[in-house]
Amino acid sequence: MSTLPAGYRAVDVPESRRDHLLEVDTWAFPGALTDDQVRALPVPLTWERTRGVEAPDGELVASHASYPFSRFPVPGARIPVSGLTWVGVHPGHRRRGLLRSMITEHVSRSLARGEAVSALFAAEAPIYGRFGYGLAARDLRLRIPRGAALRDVPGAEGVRVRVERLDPSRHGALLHEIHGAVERPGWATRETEALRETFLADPEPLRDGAESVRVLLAERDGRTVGYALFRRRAAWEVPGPRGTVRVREVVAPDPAVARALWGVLLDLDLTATVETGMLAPDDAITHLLVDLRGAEPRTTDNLWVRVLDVPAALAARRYAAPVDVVLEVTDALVAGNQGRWHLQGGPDGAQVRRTEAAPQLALDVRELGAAYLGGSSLTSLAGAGLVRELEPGTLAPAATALGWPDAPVCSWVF
Ligand SMILES: CC(=O)SCCNC(=O)CCNC(=O)[C@H](O)C(C)(C)COP(=O)(O)OP(=O)(O)OC[C@H]1O[C@@H](n2cnc3c(N)ncnc32)[C@H](O)[C@@H]1OP(=O)(O)O
Repeated sequence: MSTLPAGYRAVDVPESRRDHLLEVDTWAFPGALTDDQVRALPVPLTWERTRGVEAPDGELVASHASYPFSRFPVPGARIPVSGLTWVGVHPGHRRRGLLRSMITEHVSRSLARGEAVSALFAAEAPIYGRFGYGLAARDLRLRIPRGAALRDVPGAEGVRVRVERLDPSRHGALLHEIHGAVERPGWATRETEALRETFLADPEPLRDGAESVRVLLAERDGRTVGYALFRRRAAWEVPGPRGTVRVREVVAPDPAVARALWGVLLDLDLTATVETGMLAPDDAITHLLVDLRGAEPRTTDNLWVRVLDVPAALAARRYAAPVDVVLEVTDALVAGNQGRWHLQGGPDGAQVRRTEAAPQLALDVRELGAAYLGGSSLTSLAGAGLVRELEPGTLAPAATALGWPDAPVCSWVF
């Protein structure tokens, strides 16, 4: 059931075709690196899940792959999620339906593996909504002036912070363990060895004038309990040094550790600004800062989520409050998701079954994806006309149940 134009062919991309894949990728994502530099970069793909499209002359002209997130955090649970990635079409073959065909294939292959949900980072925000991906998580970026005042947190003085050069062989396992212990919807961990290696690789051509990655290790009672990854970029201006601290990731299990790590990041010599990585919109730093506005907060899209199997996905997560609602779902791509679903559940679990009962809320599978991690409320989607309340009084309780106390976010781009 290929929807490819005549003569094009969907193929596996094994590791032996790595160079062909990199050729497609560098056509799709232009960059300043030389071919040799590109070839020297680590590739984090799981090759069995890497696919491509060949043009009639046999040249690889498009690619897509997925990461096997086997323990992807969703509200109250961890489930298998297919992380769509490395989507690219050679500019000479674009707008002929190659992406559409690759998405169709991604959906069917993910479903065949028992993955009820797919998630991705979008290179351009308008691409994926048409395929049923909803904006499920946002992230916050800050530009914090050096020395910005932070509120005191009892116990922060008991946290010792060491600063070291990042050494994957020494720090990797520890950082992975701390990162993986975070319970927040969307907080994907770098589950495969290839993902872990690539994340910590720090290739020189990608440093953009900054130093190599440094790590802050937060220790309490002799144990490392949190960390921050960052690099500094020096700038000398007439009034004096104006360096930037680029923060990649801050992982703190409690407020004292967060206060200790940010306290160090905000007071590095010769710097003037601290630029954060992708923070959860409700990250502790938003309350630790006395002057949040002074940190120029900006939010943008983070994860996009596609519910591939409506009953399986809805039954797999937990709900913030009891829920008992009949949803009328439309899905232009996966016929099996269409129709009425009775969702009953709460904080301990849920069940979902087909029903003929009168629908109470109507929505597209895209909006279900947007709400799935608890980050976009059904009421806000209804405010844009994307969820319709067919039976008055049913929207607010369902929105409360599908919400979640912690805003979803993924701290790294996959
Ligand atoms: C998860 C990730 O990996 S994100 C990375 C995505 N990759 C990139 O952005 C790299 C650069 N871009 C590309 O490689 C390609 O242009 C792609 C992959 C975005 C699109 O590939 P194409 O084969 O041209 O898409 P295709 O022809 O199947 O188009 C399908 C639909 O999406 C639309 N579309 C495609 N790209 C875009 C875009 N960038 N913005 C808005 N709409 C788009 C098309 O207009 C078409 O719409 P229609 O169904 O209404 O006719």
